[in-house]
This record gives sequence, structure tokens and C-alpha cells, in this order.
Amino acid sequence: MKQARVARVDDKDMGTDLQSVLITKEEIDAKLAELAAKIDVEYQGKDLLIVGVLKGAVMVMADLARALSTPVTMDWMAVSSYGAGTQSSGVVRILKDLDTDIAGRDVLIVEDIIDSGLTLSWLLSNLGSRGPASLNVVTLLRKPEAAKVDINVKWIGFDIPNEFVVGYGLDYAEKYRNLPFVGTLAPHVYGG
Ligand SMILES: O=P(O)(O)OC[C@H]1O[C@H](OP(=O)(O)OP(=O)(O)O)[C@H](O)[C@@H]1O
Ligand code: HPA
Repeated sequence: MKQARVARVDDKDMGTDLQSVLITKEEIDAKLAELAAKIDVEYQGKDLLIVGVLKGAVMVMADLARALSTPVTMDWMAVSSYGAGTQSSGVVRILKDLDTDIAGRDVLIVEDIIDSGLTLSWLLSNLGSRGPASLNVVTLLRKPEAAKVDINVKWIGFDIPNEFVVGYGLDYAEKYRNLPFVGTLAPHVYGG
């Protein structure tokens, strides 16, 4: 199994940057279908607004939205708490705010990853203060061992180890977002 996965990384012509594939495209697709079915049940008959957190959540938004049967409207917020490195600065900046007034709306935040939880904790308090009818979160990935704050997350795709991951929207220094799977990088990429 491990051998096949490494071979696949080589097939993607990613050179020696990648160390391993943690979650395959097939596993992601299956998980998003599972999450979409639960979200459909929760929001049946409601006017759902899904909010993607740029840039990392682009892939999850695109694939989850298409897996949903519920009609949705989509909006985007861009915040940043990570610079070029692998540690959250803890300081969240709004780079792009919502175009939508969410007062009275059923809002679902779509995230790629919850790491320290600082970004989401800030987002929940910021969006919560705008008076939505409901505010929930779906994330593809979560690192339970990295949590610095306690957050209520309704739908979680995969709990993963406390390692820096890339792919499927997730970057290291803006690279690797377009990998169709989630993987880890070889130490030399970080200068190790
Ligand atoms: O739980 P945390 O430790 O706060 O980390 C999670 C956040 O970090 C990433 O965004 P990032 O700030 O790297 O911006 P990006 O999505 O544009 O890559 C990710 O998309 C989450 O929004
Ligand atoms: O593990 C990660 N990889 C990429 N971006 C991230 N933002 C928070 N954690 C991560």
C-alpha cells in the first residue's frame, strides 16, 4: 500500500517534495459525499448560504457544493493567519469580507483545515456577531492535537496527526494547492 502511494506521488511529477499521501482523492470524494448527505438533511427546505474561507477551502467548496442536493448560495471570505511558514501567527486579518448580509440567514462555514483553531474561533465570533439565524461549520480536516481553543464544529471529514499537510487547497508558501490528494512534504522542503 505504502509503495503504491509513493509511486503515485512520483506519477504526479512532484519530484522529491512530497513525503507521503495521507488521504487519497477517492477517500476525499467519498467523505464529501457522506458529509453532503448529512448537510442536506440538516438544511432541508432552508435557504442555505455556504461561506468558503479563501484560499484553502476552494477545492472543498467546489466539490462539496456539487455533492449537495440542497440549493445554496455561495460567498467567500478571505482571512489570513499564516504567513509563508507553517505556524499560525494567531493574528487574523480580513483580506476580503463577505458580499452578503448574513443577518437572519442560515450560514455554513466551509473550511479545509482546523489546526490551532484560532482562525475559525475568530471567524465564528465575527460572523456570529452579524446575527445569522444559524451558524455551523464543516471542515475537511482537523488536527485535534494542535487545538489551542475549543470550537464547536458540526461536521468533520478527517482527524489527522499534527503534521503540516498540503494539497487539495492546502499550501506551503502558496505551492501544492492543486494536488488532488492531501499529503505531507519531505523535510528538505522546509529547509530540514
Ligand atoms: O486553525 P488554524 O491554525 O487557524 O489554521 C487554519 C487556517 O489556516 C489556513 O488558512 P491560511 O491562513 O493558511 O490561508 P490560506 O487558506 O489562504 O492558505 C486554513 O485554510 C485555515 O483557514
Ligand atoms: O497543515 C497545514 N497545511 C497547510 N495550511 C495550513 N493551515 C493550517 N494548517 C495547515
